[in-house]
Amino acid sequence: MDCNEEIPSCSEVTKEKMEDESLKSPVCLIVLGMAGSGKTTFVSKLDSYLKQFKRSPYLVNLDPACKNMPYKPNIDIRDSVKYKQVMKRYGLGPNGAIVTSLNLYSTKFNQLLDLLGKVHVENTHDVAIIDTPGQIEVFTWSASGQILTECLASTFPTVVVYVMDLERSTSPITFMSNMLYACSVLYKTKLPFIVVLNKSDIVDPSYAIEWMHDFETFCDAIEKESSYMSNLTRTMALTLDEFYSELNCVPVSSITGHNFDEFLKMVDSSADEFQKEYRVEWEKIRKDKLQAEISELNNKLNSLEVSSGQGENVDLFSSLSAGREISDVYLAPMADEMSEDSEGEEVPGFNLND
Ligand SMILES: Nc1nc2c(ncn2[C@@H]2O[C@H](COP(=O)(O)OP(=O)(O)OP(=O)(O)O)[C@@H](O)[C@H]2O)c(=O)[nH]1
Repeated sequence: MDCNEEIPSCSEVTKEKMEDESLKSPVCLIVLGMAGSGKTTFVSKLDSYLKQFKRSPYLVNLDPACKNMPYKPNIDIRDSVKYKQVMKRYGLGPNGAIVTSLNLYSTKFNQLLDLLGKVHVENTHDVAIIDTPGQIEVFTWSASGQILTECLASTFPTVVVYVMDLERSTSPITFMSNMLYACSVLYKTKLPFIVVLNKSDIVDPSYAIEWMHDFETFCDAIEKESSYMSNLTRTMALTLDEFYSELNCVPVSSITGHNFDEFLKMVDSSADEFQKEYRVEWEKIRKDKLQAEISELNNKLNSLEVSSGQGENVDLFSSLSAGREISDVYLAPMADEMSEDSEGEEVPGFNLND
């Protein structure tokens, strides 16, 4: 990857084509969740479920460490970045290498957006599903995760799908921690949000639904916990009341496909909600950023004029279009530097399997 590569934003071609249209597709689903919650299985089942109805989702895998991929992604980060080689080359552990791989890949987000723009223009897929890395924080708290979320949401209707493992949340304290995480992601992303209570084929989801809607039942469950955490959990539960009241939540099984029809209804209403309540705000964010870029470019040009003839160096890449400081984002060395040996080697371009 070239460090001077195009900064991540939707290309002018895509923007122009879509400028005057009421942008309704593809609806982008960003699938997040704790490690092992069932994100990949969920994406795979959703893919086969939609295909039954002759709907073919556009699939994007952003998990560089995924070993067994049960679906065929249209775009796969693993075709561009080899995370094990990133580990070796930069002396990183598995999690550090996953973060770095995603950051390296962020220079390709503009291409990803262009491909989604093509999907929109040619009307080939009405849904795009983005599967994220196993460790949730790699996406939710990284610069590259934020850049991609912003790029998607300022261009397409975008919904966050938070996959929660019912089997591992039966303790009220674990349940509360998971819900607090979901809540923090909701406030951070500022997007329509669906909580998928996964693995309902092995655990009855009614406990989770009851805990969300009946504070007393949740308190009774905490009473049974001897942990000192129970007091804190009770206080937290009160503060989450508002979060629960607005929350779209659906129990599903990613093995059997149970309740996927309900999930898809929620996706439709969330996409409508995006158009009515979020779109204006995200368009404003996009325009403000564009404006900021133009002003910065003007400043650079002015300083170039002032310093012309003096041979002064001017840094033309001090900021990113998505409003991030360049220091926030790790940029790969030049391609030929990377290919000196095979470590950290990248393959240019996307693999389009459709
Ligand atoms: N019974 C049951 N098992 C499930 C369900 N969804 C996922 N699993 C199992 O849960 C395990 C983890 O599923 P994955 O899809 O790999 O989870 P993930 O969140 O993508 O995992 P990482 O990306 O590695 O964090 C696998 O053994 C799946 O077969 C479900 O709805 N029911």
